[in-house]
Amino acid sequence: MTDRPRKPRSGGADSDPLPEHRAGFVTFVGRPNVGKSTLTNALVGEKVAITSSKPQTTRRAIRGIVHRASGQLIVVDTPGMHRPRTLLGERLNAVVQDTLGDVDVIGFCVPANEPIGPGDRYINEQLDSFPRTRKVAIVTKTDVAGPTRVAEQLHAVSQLREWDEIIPLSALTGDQVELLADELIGLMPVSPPLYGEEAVTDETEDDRVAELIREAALEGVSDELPHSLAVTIDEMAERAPGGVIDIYANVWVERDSQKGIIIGHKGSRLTEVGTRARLEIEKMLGRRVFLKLHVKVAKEWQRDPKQLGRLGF
Ligand SMILES: Nc1nc2c(ncn2[C@@H]2O[C@H](COP(=O)(O)OP(=O)(O)OP(=O)(O)O)[C@@H](O)[C@H]2O)c(=O)[nH]1
Repeated sequence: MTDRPRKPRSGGADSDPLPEHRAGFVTFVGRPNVGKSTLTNALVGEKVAITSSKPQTTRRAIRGIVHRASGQLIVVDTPGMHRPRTLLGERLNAVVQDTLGDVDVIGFCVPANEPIGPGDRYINEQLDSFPRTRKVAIVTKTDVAGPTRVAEQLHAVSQLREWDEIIPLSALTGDQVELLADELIGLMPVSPPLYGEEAVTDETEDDRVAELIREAALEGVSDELPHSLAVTIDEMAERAPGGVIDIYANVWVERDSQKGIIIGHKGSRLTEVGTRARLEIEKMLGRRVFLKLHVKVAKEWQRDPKQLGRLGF
């Protein structure tokens, strides 16, 4: 965090010749769907943020923790910045503002394959409110743009402001992701590690399981439904020591008609969602899982403070 006391850089003849360990917080901002969650996962080396081809599906500040010999990065994943239309939208924007005020480095993401537009400019302008925070521009998805296009985008991005670094990369192929990790660590304050070596996130296991279920449920649904989806975990317990883990979860929607969409013909869609989610959860937990999903309706929950609280926002 910016106000954390920083140790001075060591210097002088008898100083430690090893490079100093650095640690701090970074967040990626950018329009919905530019690849922020995918980048977080690529840096962490494990799925800590759900990704989806549906825009604006990241809802909470998830911390992914990146460990390297030279330092540690705590990646705070934020919802996309956008003009709020619902109470949920307002809360999400407040999360973004709080997060940006509190990190050492902001990574501004634009995809290589789309021209810089008003949405990008709006977000870039918001960054003026954080003059002391280091700012890195990241040109994402270089795997789907040719070298000329990437070069043009690098130039366009360089016109937006003075960046501490500008890095093109592909989170999908991993190209230049390590370079970004190195550069980000270099911009962090000198600090001992802030999290233990094993930690990849500080989200609870329940939250991660709920997010994996939400990700599975988002796959293949139509445009208005994504924002209406929330997942809560009722119970998660092992059947016997070291045995199958039973998970009972609720998938919340806002309307009866959406309930039908999620469940599908004779439950076919819900079965698919359950299978997809279960496989991801098993991967994460390293254990066999029995997953039971219930679809429930919480009318207009995005606009209702009480419901939002219940669903964890
Ligand atoms: N080709 C390609 N696709 C990518 C890359 N990174 C992300 N994507 C795809 O772009 C889509 C959006 O990725 P996300 O990581 O969910 O984007 P996001 O910016 O976190 O999106 P929000 O949660 O909506 O803010 C997904 O379909 C990803 O698979 C990349 O490097 N190359």
